[in-house]
Amino acid sequence: MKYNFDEIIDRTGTNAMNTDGFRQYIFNATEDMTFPFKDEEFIRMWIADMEFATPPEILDAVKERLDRRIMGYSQVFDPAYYEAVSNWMKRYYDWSFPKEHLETSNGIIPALYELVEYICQSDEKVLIVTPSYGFFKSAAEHNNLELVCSDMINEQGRYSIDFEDFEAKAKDEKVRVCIFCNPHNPSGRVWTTEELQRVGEICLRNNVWVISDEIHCDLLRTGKRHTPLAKLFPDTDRIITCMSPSKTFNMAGLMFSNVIIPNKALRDIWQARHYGFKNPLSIAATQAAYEMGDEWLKQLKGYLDANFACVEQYVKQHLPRAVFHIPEATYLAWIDISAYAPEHVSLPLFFAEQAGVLLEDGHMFVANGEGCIRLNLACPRSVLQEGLRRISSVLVKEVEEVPVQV
Ligand SMILES: Cc1ncc(COP(=O)(O)O)c(C/N=C2\CONC2=O)c1O
Repeated sequence: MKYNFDEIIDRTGTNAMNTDGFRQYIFNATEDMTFPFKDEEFIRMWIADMEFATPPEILDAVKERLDRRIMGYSQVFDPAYYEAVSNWMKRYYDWSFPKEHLETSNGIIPALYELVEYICQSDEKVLIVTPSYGFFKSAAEHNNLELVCSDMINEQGRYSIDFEDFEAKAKDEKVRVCIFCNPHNPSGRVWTTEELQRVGEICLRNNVWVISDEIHCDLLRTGKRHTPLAKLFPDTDRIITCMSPSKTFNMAGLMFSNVIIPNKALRDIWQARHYGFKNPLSIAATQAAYEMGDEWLKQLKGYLDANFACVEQYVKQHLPRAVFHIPEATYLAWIDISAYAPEHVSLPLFFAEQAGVLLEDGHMFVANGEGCIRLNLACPRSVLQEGLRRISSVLVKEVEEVPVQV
């Protein structure tokens, strides 16, 4: 079956954050905030969900569950669920874990909030590398814990961990947990096994638990390989792995993720305190994603590869002083436009008001992101090309309509 990623789908009236939540999320404003563009005129490149239809195989599984006609209290009881997850991990990452380690959550963000609470004492600290997905900071704040940031090294747009700084901060006896993004949002880094080995060794040596947030692990550029952090440390039970098909298959609204907790004491706390009931439609969708999502994912990856090639060519042609490298993972383009960006303005507000483009910038990624914007490329190519044209039209003069041939 050939999937149509060029299709433009109307999301208005669906309670989508993407279309209706941007005023509050990006601008901390109310619904009466006005722009020179109608809402439907915006090119939306901000929040990380996709403009592509959720795979039909997943939607069919949801419809099949609906046809059972009773939506009562539910949890994962069917062993076929673990089989689906376990087979996916084996096939894609050559990794396996015991069934009893698998818990589920109504999303990874809630899991981060809970795990940090269950792991840390009230005077302990949370370690992250920056720039960072903003909710890693929220997980510390939600639990009134101090956040410790280790700025990554940025060498002309190529990010790496400053291991000397990271280790110095991990040595702080009050640092108790590291929330580690593997692959990394927003840089798109796929960490090498050597980098992962160093992160794990430094944390475990300093009695720091690791929550490895691997939500982006399926969204790799063709040819790249993901390594679950826990796979490299089979003898420890201090690495928790968070994964979900929600990012991979555009089903974040179904709020369902997998949390692999090898430590028995922590799992007991989770089982005692975590709200265990789950949405039966989300269970059905997640199982179907892992059982039948392969072909859609393969075609999605090819389409995203082409979108990234389009951005690379466009930036070289129209924004030659910007710094952009095609990321190894995610569908997010992290672009340093400091050579062009107006100073002392909010870039998201600038692009919303001047270009009619909704995007996120470095200030939304905790720290160490100055001058950078992040573009969601999980959209039809025609939409991407219009977004690029609008962005460059407000940064440089004389931008002609250039449908980029990919
Ligand atoms: C690293 C990471 N962890 C967790 C989540 C959310 O997990 P959920 O609670 O949905 O299961 C996201 C979504 N990232 C987004 C969502 O919008 N913009 C982003 O960068 C993420 O990038």
